[in-house]
Amino acid sequence: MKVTVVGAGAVGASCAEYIAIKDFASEVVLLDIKEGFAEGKAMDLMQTASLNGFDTKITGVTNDYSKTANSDICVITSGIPRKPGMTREELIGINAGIVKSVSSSLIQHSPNTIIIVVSNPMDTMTYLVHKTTSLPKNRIIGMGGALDSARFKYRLAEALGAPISDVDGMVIGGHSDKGMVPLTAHATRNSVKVSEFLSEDRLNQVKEDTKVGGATLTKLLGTSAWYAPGAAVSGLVQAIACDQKKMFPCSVLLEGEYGLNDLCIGVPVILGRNGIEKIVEIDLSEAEKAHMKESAEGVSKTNGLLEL
Ligand SMILES: NC(=O)c1ccc[n+]([C@@H]2O[C@H](COP(=O)([O-])OP(=O)(O)OC[C@H]3O[C@@H](n4cnc5c(N)ncnc54)[C@H](O)[C@@H]3O)[C@@H](O)[C@H]2O)c1
Ligand SMILES: O=C(O)C[C@H](O)C(=O)O
Repeated sequence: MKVTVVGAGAVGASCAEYIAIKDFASEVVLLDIKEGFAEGKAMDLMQTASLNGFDTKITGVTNDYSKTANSDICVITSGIPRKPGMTREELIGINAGIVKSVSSSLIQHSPNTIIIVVSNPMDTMTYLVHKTTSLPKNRIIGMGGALDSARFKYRLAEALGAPISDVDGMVIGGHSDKGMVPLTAHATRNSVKVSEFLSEDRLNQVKEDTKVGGATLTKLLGTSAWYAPGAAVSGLVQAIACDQKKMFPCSVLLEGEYGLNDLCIGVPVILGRNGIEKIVEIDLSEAEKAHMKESAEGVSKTNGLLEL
């Protein structure tokens, strides 16, 4: 199993590290445009192999796509992160050009690959990869919901005073401060609805804290987060590589599902060796449907800024 990660920055390196530590891939290629940067990150990570006990071979290359040839999975993290006070959507001007050229280069060398898009604004960048590569929809996956759901579970556990392992929950919708749809009515503690333990006000607070999860970290760190994003990507890569048939909310091209068309947005999917093996349609309340519709309108508006 060969995995390429484009962008050896904070998220790309963290993702490579988690993939290596989980030890399911034979090879990870890190590629960056900055001379020597990916080579340095790869060497540093390889020097953790004996300490962390993995056999995955990590190599780094400066913009040489021939070294990514025949990758089973490619992850795109190249692009700029936001600074405090910015929205993810403001990154489109720089990141669209980067994601377009990177995705074209990747499929020239790995025509059968599955692409995971991380660069922001992620839902729009995922849509752009569809338009650029014309790969089948099962092979283009945007990562946002897996991370947002992890943050939702963190906030739920905090509110419940419970261990995170007691909690289950999911966030669908757009990966944006306003567009996320945390499914509070579906969230559980050991299969008991969390609404049995938390007031409506407290649940609304959890919801709002989840939606601004990325912005909160960006304010604290001065740039956006990388540990949980890297771990979330590695979870998706592992589900595909190991044909796990696990369910994650991912940004995928919708063609009528959830009443939506011609956009990529977060919905639950089953991930296996073929990438997206199924889009799962769940019953949403009227409020959740309305929130999802509003979220989709936001994503479509950002898509409208793309020069296609
Ligand atoms: N979808 C998500 O959930 C999620 C989570 C975290 C970050 N992100 C996004 O991921 C992106 C990366 O964030 P980061 O914190 O790792 O940023 P970073 O600045 O640390 O790393 C980005 C890397 O991309 C490289 N790069 C730029 N142009 C390139 C090109 N054309 N080819 C190859 N490499 C190129 C840069 O040299 C840099 O090393 C940002 O757009 C950020 O908003 C998304
Ligand atoms: O918040 C960001 O800009 C980065 C990422 O999308 C995140 O949610 O951490």
